[in-house]
Amino acid sequence: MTQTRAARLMDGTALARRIVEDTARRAAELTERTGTAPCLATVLVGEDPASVTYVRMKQNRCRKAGITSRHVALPATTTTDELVATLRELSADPGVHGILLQHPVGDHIDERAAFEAIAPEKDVDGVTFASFATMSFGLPGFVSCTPGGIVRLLDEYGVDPAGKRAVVVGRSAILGKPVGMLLLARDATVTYCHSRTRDLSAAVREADIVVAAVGRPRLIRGQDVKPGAVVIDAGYNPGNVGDVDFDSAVERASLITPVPGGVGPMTIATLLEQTVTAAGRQLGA
Ligand SMILES: Nc1nc(=O)c2c([nH]1)NC[C@@H]1CN(c3ccc(C(=O)N[C@@H](CCC(=O)O)C(=O)O)cc3)C=[N+]21
Repeated sequence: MTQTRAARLMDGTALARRIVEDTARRAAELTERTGTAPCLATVLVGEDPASVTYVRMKQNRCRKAGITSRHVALPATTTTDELVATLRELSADPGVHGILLQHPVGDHIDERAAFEAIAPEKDVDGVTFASFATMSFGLPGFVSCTPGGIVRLLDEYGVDPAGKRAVVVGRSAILGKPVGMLLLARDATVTYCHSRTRDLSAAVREADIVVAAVGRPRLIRGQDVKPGAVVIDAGYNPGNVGDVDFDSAVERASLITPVPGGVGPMTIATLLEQTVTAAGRQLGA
């Protein structure tokens, strides 16, 4: 029998707590100095139960950090034009410092057009073309929250992407694509895999860093994890199930994120942190 040793867990809950504490201190200081608390606008189209829950989590976390949130709930029948108009109003409203449009918005809406109606200086969720460009070039700007949280976790655990083979499974606009760009900006050799990839297992087996971000429960199995690889599970599926088969992957990886308690809390911490940064700039502080 071969002896196996389980991976170390990357504790997103603990790191996120420290980031949120620091963010709360910055928010309090800003409020004291300017008389205005940072404000995040959350926009939700429709009433998908999972989306309602995620948005509520973000609002609760804002409240605890001294960030005001303003919620805009729109009916599922909202058109692209109506959503764009709402986002333009929030973009022009000096009382709002950051804007989050919860994804997904429904198939009849042009989500890209909606994202582009968010003013870049308020794009604390990192979803606009402007933010994608700064992420891709490794320039300062707002990062997509889950990708930004992932890179922060890698830093915290001493994983330097430079020269490593990173395999990103998934290519969505606010998760797969930008996380690959952030890793490329950190000098990783990045491969994107997606629904048309012919041999996913073969690609994953080459990876020093695997980022699973497709929304397919337990797609990535331990047998495809290179021994010693770093495994990041960014999948969110119903029932808090990730894209990685944790029990088998933990036996091969050197570091692995749990679900829950890994990438999820880091996503929200990044959102709050960027909201306070945006507010600071807009309030001239
Ligand atoms: N514009 C936009 N930006 C997003 O960042 C965005 C989005 N749309 N749409 C939906 C996904 C999903 N998402 C999560 C955030 C936190 C947890 C999270 O904190 N999860 C906890 C578990 C939560 C629980 O206990 O129920 C954890 O993993 O430990 C999960 C998922 C952000 N998203």
